Amino acid sequence: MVSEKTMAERVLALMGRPNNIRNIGIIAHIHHGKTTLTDNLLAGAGMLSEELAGDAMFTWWHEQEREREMTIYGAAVSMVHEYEGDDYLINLIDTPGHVEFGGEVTRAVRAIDGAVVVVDFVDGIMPQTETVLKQALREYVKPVLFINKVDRAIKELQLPPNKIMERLAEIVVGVNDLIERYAPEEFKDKWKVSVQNGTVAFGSALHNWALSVPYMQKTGIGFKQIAEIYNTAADAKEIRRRVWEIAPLYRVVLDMVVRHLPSPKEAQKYRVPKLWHGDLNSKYGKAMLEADPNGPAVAVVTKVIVDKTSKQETAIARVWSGTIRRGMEVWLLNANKKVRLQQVGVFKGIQKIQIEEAKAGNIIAISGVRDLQSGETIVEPEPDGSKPNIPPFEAIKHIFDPVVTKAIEPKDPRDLPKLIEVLKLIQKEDPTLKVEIDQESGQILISGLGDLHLEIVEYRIKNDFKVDIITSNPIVVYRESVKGQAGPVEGKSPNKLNKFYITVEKMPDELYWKLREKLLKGELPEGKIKKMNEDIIKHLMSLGFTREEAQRCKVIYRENMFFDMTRGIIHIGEVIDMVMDAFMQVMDHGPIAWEPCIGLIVKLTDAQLHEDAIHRGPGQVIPAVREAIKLAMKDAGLVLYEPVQVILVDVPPDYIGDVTALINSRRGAILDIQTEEDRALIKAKVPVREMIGFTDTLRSATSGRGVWYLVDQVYEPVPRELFDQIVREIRQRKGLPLDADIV
Ligand SMILES: Nc1nc2c(ncn2[C@@H]2O[C@H](COP(=O)(O)OP(=O)(O)OP(=O)(O)O)[C@@H](O)[C@H]2O)c(=O)[nH]1
Repeated sequence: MVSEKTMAERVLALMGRPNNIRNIGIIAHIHHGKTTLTDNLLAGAGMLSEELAGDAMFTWWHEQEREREMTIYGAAVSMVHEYEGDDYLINLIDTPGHVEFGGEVTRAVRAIDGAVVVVDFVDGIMPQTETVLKQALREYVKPVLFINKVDRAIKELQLPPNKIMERLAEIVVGVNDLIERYAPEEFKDKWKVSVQNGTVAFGSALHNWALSVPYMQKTGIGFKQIAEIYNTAADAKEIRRRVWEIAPLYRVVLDMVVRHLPSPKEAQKYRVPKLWHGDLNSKYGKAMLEADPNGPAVAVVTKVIVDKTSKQETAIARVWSGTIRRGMEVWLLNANKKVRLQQVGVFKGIQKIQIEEAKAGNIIAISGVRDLQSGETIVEPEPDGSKPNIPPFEAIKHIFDPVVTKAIEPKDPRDLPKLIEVLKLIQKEDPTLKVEIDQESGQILISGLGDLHLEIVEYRIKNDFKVDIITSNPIVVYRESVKGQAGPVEGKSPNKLNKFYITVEKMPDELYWKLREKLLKGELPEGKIKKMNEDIIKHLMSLGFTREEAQRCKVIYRENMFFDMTRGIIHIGEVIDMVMDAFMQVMDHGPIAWEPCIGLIVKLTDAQLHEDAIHRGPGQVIPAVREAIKLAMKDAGLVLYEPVQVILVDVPPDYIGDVTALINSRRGAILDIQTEEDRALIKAKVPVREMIGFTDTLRSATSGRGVWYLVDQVYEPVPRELFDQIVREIRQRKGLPLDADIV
């Protein structure tokens, strides 16, 4: 009906109609067909030529993605879809399926309100289906389901229709189990998917068709006609042409998106209170709840893309309220600076078009601004130009910590500045990657979620940014903790004029998991608690602390807590900040081998301070407190934890024996084995130390037919017989004394 208008005009017109916008993502286990689906949706919505879809893989930006056949870097695309006589703007953020890139998924879900969960008909629900759906639900993203690759049921497996229906029903039940488990309480029922109400569609992204109950009812087209085409068509090309005429994928899937996924106006009402902890009655709170284009502008950056040739940075951001205009000055709340937005764009298909302004509810591309980080909150200044006094959006949390580190250096030392610049850029795109300079050795250390993650980073440095590098073997990151409790232990300052008394205890497991969850959700702050408030006290009390203890909590750092339990000590206020610094230093570098600590409760119970401030400076206080914490930890019984990955290995059943042997040889344990006709799913637990190179070994042990996925990551104590060896290795590497009890 509006075809005379150009696509760009249609996109621009829709940007001002938040009820007609859908910000969505496609989430799925690796290789379940997201990219193929995205291409076909784009093609259907007239953004790509139909011929290319499925082959061109337009969302594959990076060469190595093609090489590895995985989508690593999510891209943003937009399309226009007509539904019941009206236009809708669909902004789609592609998300990677491989869990080593889980950080990408987490960031992408922040920008979207709804998700199409893609499940492979044959594979069924796989580990990443669960991980990504969990992440989406945690951020209040509503799901609908698309069951893909149904063509295989018809052609390859030749299943009769009743078997196909049974299998579809099984997948729906499985997805609903996950929704029951992970959806927020108030949406557990409302968000269940159902074939009857049209929140489930199924089809073939490869052949470009889909069906849903509403579509079947509206058109009278059913599974019979589709099966008929498969049975009579000469080749895949003919199948595509004929199914396109009766049940084009984009129409069925995008109808489902428009009909069942929320507009920004609807979604922001319940998402803003969860993702932003400011005052909902302030002008910012009100404007965001309503996605009000006339309120103050607030936007959140969910991704930064760096062009490898021009090195220009483009930030993808979601506008939550107000109107972002080209050339406007804004505050970056985390970076704490004011910048001018040089260029603002939106997507038309995969192309960026420059625009003058974007209203609340839209996804935009900002270029020409340095220092924009993923997670940054952008706010319009107060009328007098000052920084608005509102909290930033909650930091974007990642479920897995980096556990593998490599030292990296340029082949040619003159490339060092270039390497540092490149690492900064890559880290901007991928904040799950950690880059540090080792204080002692001066080495550059990069840490990631596994050796595959780091391999991809190395590939980008060499091929995209053309810096030749040398890297060390991967090093595993351990954690230090204690078995029991100890103290008060005395720590004396070097001048012997100040004394601090410290107790240390292991955090009970239940408390640890609850604390971790609260940190992930952003309900408790990380770092020094600058201003204690009722909200923090309430959350601490729900962890089991008394009101008084809660009020005395000073720092929550790396999943450890510090409390000041002293009473009436004169001058304590002048040194407490240094005491907190000392606590954080030990949590960064524990006494066993300078690895980070977890799960500790550290309390300052008493102190004797010299009355003259000259004698109680940082040089006196910090070493005294550090020593007291380390000695107390030693008395409480030191424990070294190693990261352990729970993995799922997918192999033909003939290889169960080989894989079991492989896992046993790597200090692993088999947790579960499920066999189906032509595959076995082996769930196992393997220390990360033994996972290095696992992919290649698995491949050769299974003639290339085995793959594995990361399901979970936990820490477990290193076995007694390995403790000395591992501690020695780490200390040697770090140049620490080998024979000392503690370092
Ligand atoms: N038979 C069949 N194969 C499909 C279908 N959809 C996708 N595929 C194939 O499945 C493989 C993975 O498809 P992709 O679209 O790359 O999957 P993806 O989920 O984007 O994969 P990653 O980006 O690697 O996570 C490719 O070989 C596709 O050709 C389908 O409907 N039927």
